[in-house]
This record gives sequence, C-alpha cells and structure tokens, in this order.
Amino acid sequence: MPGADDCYPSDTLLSVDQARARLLDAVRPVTGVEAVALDAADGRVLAQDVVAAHSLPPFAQAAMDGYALDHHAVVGAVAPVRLPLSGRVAAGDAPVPLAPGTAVRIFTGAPLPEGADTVLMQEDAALDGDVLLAPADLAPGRHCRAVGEDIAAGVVALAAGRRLSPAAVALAAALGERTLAVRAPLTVALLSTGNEVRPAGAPLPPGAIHDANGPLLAAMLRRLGCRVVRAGIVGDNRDALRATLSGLKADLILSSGGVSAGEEDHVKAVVADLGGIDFWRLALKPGKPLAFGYLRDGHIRGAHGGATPFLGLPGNPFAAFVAFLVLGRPLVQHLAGESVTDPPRITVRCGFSHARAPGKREYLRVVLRPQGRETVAHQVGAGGSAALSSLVQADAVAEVEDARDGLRPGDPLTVIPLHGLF
Ligand SMILES: Nc1nc2c(c(=O)[nH]1)N[C@H]1C(S)=C(S)[C@@H](COP(=O)(O)OP(=O)(O)OC[C@H]3O[C@@H](n4cnc5c(N)ncnc54)[C@H](O)[C@@H]3O)O[C@H]1N2
Ligand code: MOO
Repeated sequence: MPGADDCYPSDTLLSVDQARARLLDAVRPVTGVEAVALDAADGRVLAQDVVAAHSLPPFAQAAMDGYALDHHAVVGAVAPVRLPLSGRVAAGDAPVPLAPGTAVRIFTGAPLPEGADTVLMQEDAALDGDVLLAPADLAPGRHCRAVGEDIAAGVVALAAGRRLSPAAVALAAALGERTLAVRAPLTVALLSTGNEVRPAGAPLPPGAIHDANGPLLAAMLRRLGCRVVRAGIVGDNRDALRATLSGLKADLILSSGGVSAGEEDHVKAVVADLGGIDFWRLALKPGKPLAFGYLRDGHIRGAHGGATPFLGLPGNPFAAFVAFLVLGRPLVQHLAGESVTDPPRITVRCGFSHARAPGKREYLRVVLRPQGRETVAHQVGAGGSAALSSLVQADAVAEVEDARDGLRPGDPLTVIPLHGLF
C-alpha cells in the first residue's frame, strides 16, 4: 500500500467498482489461524478447506421405514411377487447379505443389506403373514440413499474463506471433524469525529448531537465477526486526531466524519501526514466524501509492509452506512481472510418516482410490499443522508446503477435486502 498515489485529482470521482477493486488490491488477509471446537465455530471464517474424510452417507441406507429387497426380484413381473421376510435391520445394525428371493424389514437410516437396492415403504406394503407381496412396478433405488449422494469422499466439502453457518458446522460434524481451523477475528479500531459529537447518554449542549455512527459501525463490524476497539470521539482538531490515530493498534482503522472539504474536516490531511491517501471521493450518493488510505509506523501487526489500512467514512449516518456496505464490508471480509461476497440482490418493481442525473451509484431506503404477484419497492421517510428513522424502517436499499437516469413507477429496480445483512 505505501507508495500508492497520495491523492487523486479532485475533479476525478472514482466509481464504486473502481474503488472496490483498488481497495481489495491494496490489502491482503492479515489475521492468524486458530483451531476451535465445532460448537464455537458458527460465524467464524474457515481458514483451511474441509476435505471429506469419508462419503456422506458413508453406506447405502434406507430412507423410509419399510422392506428392503432386490428390485431384480420384481422386474418384469405382472402381479405382486411373494418375497418371504428373512430378517430385520434397524439403524445402527450391521446386516448380513440379503438371501436371494427374500426381503427384510428395514427402518430409516439402517444400512441396506448387500444385495438389496430398493425399499418398499411400509404404507405401500401388503403382507401375507411373513411374506411380503411386492408390487411389480417398483422403481429400482426407491427410498434408498446411495453412498456419497450427499458428499463424495475426498471432495472439498467446505472451502477456506467461507463464513461458517449452522449448516456448515453440521456438515463438518457429519464428516467427523472435531475442530476447525478458523481465522482469528479482525481487530478494528473505530472512532467518531466532530466537535459536535457526544457519547451516548451525555448531556447535549447547544449545537451538539449524540454519536450514532459509533454504535452503528460497531454493530455492523461485530456482525462481520470483528473485534471492535472503540477509540472514542475526537474533535475537529488536527493534533487530537493525530494523537489518537498514531496511538492505535489494529488491523484496520475506521472513522466517521470529517472527510469532506470543509475547514473543519481534518481526517484526510492527518491520514495523509501519518501515511497516505490512496483515494478520496467516490461517484456514490450518499457517501461521496470517503477516504481510503493507510497509516505508517506504530501500527504494525504484520499487515501491509508496516502500514495499517484506514477507511474514513462520511459523517451523515446513512452515508456512513452506504459507504460501509459498498466498501467497508468487502474490505473487512478481505482483511479477515473471508471470501468477499456480494450481498444478495433481487429485482423488484419500483413504486415511486425519483429524479436524478446519471453518473453516480445511488442508494435509496425502501420498504418492500407485495402487490399482486409482484414485489414493489416504496421509498421511505425523508431522503436526507442524516436521517436514521427511515433506515430503521427500510427493508432494503435500492441500488440505482451509475448510468441510470430517473426512476419511474413500474421500472425494474435492484434492491439489496437488509434482513440478515445489517
Ligand atoms: N462544501 C461541501 N460540503 C459538503 C460536501 C461537499 O462535497 N462539499 N459533502 C457533503 C456530504 S455529501 C456529506 S456526506 C457530508 C460529510 O462530511 P464529513 O464526512 O466531513 O462529515 P461531517 O461534516 O463531520 O458531518 C456531516 C454530518 O454528519 C453528522 N455526524 C458526524 N458524525 C456523526 C456521528 N458520529 N453520529 C451522528 N451524526 C454524525 C454531523 O453532525 C453532520 O451533520 O458533508 C457534506 N458537506
Ligand atoms: O453523500 Mo453525503 O454522503 O450526501 O450524505
């Protein structure tokens, strides 16, 4: 990262896609690897591939309670075939091979005896004493699970870089893993800037506001598995900013506020001084005044040639949210050793008008409502990027592509659902 351009011509706005590519190119995973028990693995990032030590299922088994038989015994028959019952196999048993011309009672999960390949579900079975009357039209393999039909031995069942879900933990367990190699959490130092910003609960003198961005960003970082170090609130003062920034030890430093062009916006200048600015300002609305750079010295945790990445988000809470969504999230994922994933997007109908000029990627807060067979997005609340209540209300953010002009009701609209994301 050191050595990158310290600045970008002020009249050139990077697109979100360019900025994202540049930022991912500038950093590499920094976190170490540790082993955790399966019960502690949910939500962690897998550091090594999990290769299936055996197949799943490991043996051919019945998928229903019923009777196991060899379908060859009924192939071509025109009437039910009489198959005497020669045994009983429950889950956990080790069966003997099937005697030719017979069937066995079997239960779900029990191994199929050698020679049996089909299960007749008990609801469909007719018995004459100890003799099964097997229908002539039995499909071979019916109600059986084949060896390896879920996972074949030797394949990569879970790839390094994926964030483990309850289902992924279950798959690792089924494959016999006891512990998993996962990435250590990313440590992110977080600060809010602004003379007007006060911590939660503090009295508000005239002109002051409570810090909303600190809790917002801390919560989003924690959802990405980060360890958050709160570096507090720093006033619009270069010396104070310099003192705070140069005392931080983290894998990433994230700030909000103070990155636009005013005389009270010092973040960019101090970061340029302590390291460098790679890019500043994006073709993004809201979120244009965003700075990405690095800090040198004193922050070395094996990161980028002695530099710690720095992301300065805008002060308006919705702008900070959007900037974190489009750049902070992939940056955190990449640094933490996680494969960078795009949040799921869906296409819905636009239910509102929105005037705009092409050139910037824009995000709007929307609620999603069913209408007939379609889902329609309606814009919520005040559109201003300082407003928080409309972000709370929103089910999704609409993503308006850079080149698009205004939106009209009925237009197709791409949205990113927020549920489960942030
Ligand atoms: N002349 C210009 N003025 C502004 C520009 C511009 O390009 N030229 N950009 C505007 C845009 S867009 C945004 S966004 C803001 C962002 O500026 P900063 O990142 O420097 O943020 P601040 O000025 O410090 O604060 C903006 C706004 O957000 C409030 N804020 C700040 N921190 C917090 C916090 N932790 N919790 C809640 N709210 C916070 C702050 O009080 C301001 O109201 O600049 C525009 N101006
Ligand atoms: O883009 Mo600012 O980021 O409008 O709020």
